[in-house]
Amino acid sequence: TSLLHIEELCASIVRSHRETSQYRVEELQALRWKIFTREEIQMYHSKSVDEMWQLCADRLSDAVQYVVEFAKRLPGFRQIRQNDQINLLKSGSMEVVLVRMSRLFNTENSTVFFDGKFAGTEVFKSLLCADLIMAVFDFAHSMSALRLTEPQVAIFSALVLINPDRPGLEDRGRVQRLRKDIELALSHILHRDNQESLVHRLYQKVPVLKGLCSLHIDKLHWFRQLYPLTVHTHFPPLYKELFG
Ligand SMILES: CCS(=O)(=O)c1ccc(CC(=O)Nc2nc(-c3ccccc3)c(C(=O)c3ccccc3CC(C)C)s2)cc1
Repeated sequence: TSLLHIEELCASIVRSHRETSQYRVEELQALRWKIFTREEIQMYHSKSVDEMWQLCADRLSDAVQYVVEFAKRLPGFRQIRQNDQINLLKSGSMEVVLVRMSRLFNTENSTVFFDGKFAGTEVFKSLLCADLIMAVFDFAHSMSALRLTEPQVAIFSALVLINPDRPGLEDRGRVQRLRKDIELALSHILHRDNQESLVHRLYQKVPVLKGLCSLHIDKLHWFRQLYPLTVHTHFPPLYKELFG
């Protein structure tokens, strides 16, 4: 793999991210201080557990759809076996959503962008999974502290998705080769940005992401035991397919 190939790979990953990012950071900067009023928070608190879960599942599956589109535009992803593509998305799409959401986290008032405004943890009280919510907020805080540029977010997202260690991969070798190129792309841009120190701090986030995703799955299974019909009838198919 020549330097030119790596530079082209960088450019195409960054373009795929920009084309599928759902919201751009600069777009949301203007909304940073649009936080929910007491009445609006009251409205979320008056929602039942299953109504709030349904709202979040809808929003989350919107976000996941953009990540699926990002994956499809990643050079080399389409050349991976269909089953392996599904496998990588099943295990990695939530991780990329979490990395992306952290870009829109407002560290000054600890709010995430949700349902049109910026929400603190209290907005999510009706979900009855405070530990998951706290963990997501803590992750968003720690990611924001790295102050990643969009190209760095793009290539880190590709790295998170193209993970040859996922269980059940049929053609692991092909995923490994693509992963190697993406690792070169990440060190290339961090070198260019004179931020080589970021490499190990980014790799340290990978197990944290893994933990967050299993916590999300555990909570979903808890919720599905309480409200099987809601999940079966009202949850988006993509959400069920990827996390169910
Ligand atoms: C991702 C692309 S983006 O352009 O950055 C973008 C695009 C769109 C948005 C708006 C948005 O959908 N925000 C959501 N926020 C949260 C959330 C919720 C609790 C704490 C922290 C953030 C959503 C969730 O449903 C969620 C996310 C992570 C783990 C767990 C959950 C809830 C469980 C019950 C499904 S959806 C935000 C950002």
